[in-house]
Amino acid sequence: MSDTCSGSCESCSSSCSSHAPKREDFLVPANEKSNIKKVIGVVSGKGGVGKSFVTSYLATLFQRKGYNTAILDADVTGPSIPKAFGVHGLANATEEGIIPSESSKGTKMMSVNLLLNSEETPVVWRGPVIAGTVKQFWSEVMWGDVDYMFVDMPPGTGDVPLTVFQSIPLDGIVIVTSPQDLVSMIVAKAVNMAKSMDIPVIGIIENYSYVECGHCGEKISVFGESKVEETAKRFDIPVLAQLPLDPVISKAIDKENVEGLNGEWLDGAVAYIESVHAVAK
Ligand SMILES: Nc1ncnc2c1ncn2[C@@H]1O[C@H](COP(=O)(O)OP(=O)(O)OP(=O)(O)O)[C@@H](O)[C@H]1O
Repeated sequence: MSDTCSGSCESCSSSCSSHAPKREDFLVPANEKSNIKKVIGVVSGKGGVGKSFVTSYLATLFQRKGYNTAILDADVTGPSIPKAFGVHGLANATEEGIIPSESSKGTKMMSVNLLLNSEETPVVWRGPVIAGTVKQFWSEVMWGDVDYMFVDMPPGTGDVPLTVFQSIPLDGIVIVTSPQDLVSMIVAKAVNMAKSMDIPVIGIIENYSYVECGHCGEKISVFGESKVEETAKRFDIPVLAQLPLDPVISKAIDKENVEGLNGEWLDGAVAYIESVHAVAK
């Protein structure tokens, strides 16, 4: 604040800290028919690391524990959430808003694939239109009572994920990575983006960490030795899980049946998220 501050920001041109935009300035109001207790973003530095699988399975595991769960599929150009749950067809709407679709076990979801006449239509929209769509998923979808909402974020740390970070009141983010040399840089970008918006990083989940030999049980690091522990230490965040590359997972997703999986891969991550972001059921 300058010495000559009158307290009236509207008529002032100085760029003092009290004048800087705050996170709340960008947040989009939720739909009146939404009561969402916790919002967890699932982010990745690049595509194809299993972010959508982790999002779907986290929601499934929380649902199994008796929570009301939902997924906002913000990965508008690569939407894969409804298919993982075998959910197809157009979402319904009333004059008051859009009704989220629901999986067979009750996880609510909204995705661009539920609004297009054909799931094979490519989304070739530009950044601001994509970001606008995600904001509408928040403000125009009548989510009802949700304990945990997971947001499958657009991959990377560019313009669109940034807008999503700014528009939706995320309580925390989970970073999904794969084992490779670039992991430290990728995690650094995601951590710094979250930090710049005061969003806590809950932890890192490493996918494709190893393949387990079906005969002797040996764990083979197909993508090289993991550096996730030292990266996590560098940023003072926990490693929530290290998942194997397992055909059971890809088969379940191909069969559109993530809810039929029974692996314990993310049990520790679920318990941790439950403890740091507790909600009453
Ligand atoms: N641990 C795993 N073992 C076997 N297959 C996996 C595993 N994790 C993900 N997959 C498969 O890999 C493919 C890519 O995963 P997914 O769509 O979750 O990645 P993504 O990071 O969300 O990609 P994008 O950014 O392109 O949306 C999917 O077919 C999924 O079923």
